[in-house]
Amino acid sequence: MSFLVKTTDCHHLSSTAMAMCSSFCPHLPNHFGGRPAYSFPTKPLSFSFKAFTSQASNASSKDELPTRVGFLGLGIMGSPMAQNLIKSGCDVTVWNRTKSKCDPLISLGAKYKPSPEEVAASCDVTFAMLADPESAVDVALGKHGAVNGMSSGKGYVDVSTVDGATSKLISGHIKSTGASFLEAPVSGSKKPAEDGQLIFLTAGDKSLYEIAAPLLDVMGKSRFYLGDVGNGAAMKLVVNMIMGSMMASFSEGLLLTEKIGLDPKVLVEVVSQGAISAPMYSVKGPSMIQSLYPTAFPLKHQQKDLRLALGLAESVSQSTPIAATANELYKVAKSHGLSDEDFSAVIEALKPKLQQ
Ligand SMILES: NC(=O)C1=CN([C@@H]2O[C@H](COP(=O)(O)OP(=O)(O)OC[C@H]3O[C@@H](n4cnc5c(N)ncnc54)[C@H](OP(=O)(O)O)[C@@H]3O)[C@@H](O)[C@H]2O)C=CC1
Ligand SMILES: O=CCCC(=O)O
Repeated sequence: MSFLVKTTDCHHLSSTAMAMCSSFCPHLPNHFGGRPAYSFPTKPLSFSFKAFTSQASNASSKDELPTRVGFLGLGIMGSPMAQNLIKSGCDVTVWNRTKSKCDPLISLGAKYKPSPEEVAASCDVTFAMLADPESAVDVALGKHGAVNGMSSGKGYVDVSTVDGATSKLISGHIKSTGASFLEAPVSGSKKPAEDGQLIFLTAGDKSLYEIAAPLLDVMGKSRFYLGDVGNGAAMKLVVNMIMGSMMASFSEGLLLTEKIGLDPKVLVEVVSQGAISAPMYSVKGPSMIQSLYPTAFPLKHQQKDLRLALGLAESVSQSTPIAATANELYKVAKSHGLSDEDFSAVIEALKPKLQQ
C-alpha cells in the first residue's frame, strides 16, 4: 500500500511527473501552488506517461499526449469534480443521464457526448461517479456503455462507491478490451469535492494509478493505492460504515440532551472540544438541531453503503451489530421519504412521530 498527500508545490514530483501533470492539465502547477502544505514520506512516483501514450490507439507522437478526460455522472459529487478538472485546464468531455446537468459544465468549456460509449471512445482516461452498483454497471457495461468505447491504451477510473464484486465485474469487462481499470472511491463530501480536497482510495492497475495521479491531485488532497481491485471499495465501505454509525449515535445524543432539558447547541460545542470531536458533528449539528438537512451526502447513499458494508462483514463472518442497528434507522428514515435529504436526517427516525 502507498499513499500520497498534496503538497504546496510539485517538488516531490520527478521532472517526468511534472511534465506529465502539465500535459494533462496545462494549469496544474498554478493549481498545486495554492494548496495547504503537507509533508509525508512517500516513494517518488514513477510515471509511465510515455508508455501510456505509446499504447494509445490515437497517440502517435509526443505532440499528441493523452490530454482528453471523460466524466460520466454529474450529480452532487461528479459536477464539482469535473468542474475542477475543467478549471485546471483539462480537455473534459461529459455525459450524464439527465442531460441538463451537463449544461453548466459545457458553459465552462466541457465537450458533450450523448453516451458513455462515445465519451470513452473520445477520451484517454474516463472517470465515472455514479449512484450505486446498479448504475455503475449500467453506465459501464449496458447498452452504449463505456466498455464499448474502451480499447488498449485507455483507462477507466470508477470513483463511485460500490461493493468489491461490482468493481471486479466492471474491471473484468474493461480489461477484456485491453484498457486499464482503477477503482477510486472518495472520502469527503460536496464541499471537499468543490474545494479539490477529496481523499481517493484506489486499487487496480498501478500504471493507470500513476497516469491518473495528476488528475486525482486536481480533485483531491490525498490518495491511497491499496492493491488489488476490491480493496479500495472495501476501505471506502468500512469508512462509511463507521460514519453511518457515528451519525446515528450523534442523533441519539442530540435528542437525549434536548429531552432532559439541556441545550443541544452546547452539546455540539462540548463535543467539538473533546476527544470525540469530528468535523461532521460541528458542520451538521447546528442544522440538525433546526431539523434542517441540506443535502451533501444523500441519506439513500449512506444506507446503500451500510447495506454493502454489512454484506462485506457477512462475507468474512465479522460481527457488526452497531452498523446493523444503524442501518435499520436509515431504512426507517428512507421509508418516511427522507432518501434525498442529507444523511443527517436519520435523526428524524428517532423522533416519536416516525417511530410509530
Ligand atoms: N455526496 C457525497 O457526499 C458522496 C457521495 N459518494 C458516492 O459517490 C456516488 C455519487 O454520489 P452523489 O454525487 O452524491 O450522488 P447523486 O445522487 O447526486 O448523483 C448520482 C449520479 O448517478 C447517476 N445515475 C443514477 N442512476 C443512474 C442510472 N441508472 N443510469 C445512469 N446514471 C445514473 C445520476 O444521474 P441523474 O442526474 O440522471 O440522476 C447522477 O449523475 C455514490 O456512489 C455515493 O455513494 C462518495 C463520497 C461522498
Ligand atoms: O460517501 C460519502 C462520504 C461523505 C464524507 O466523507 O463526508
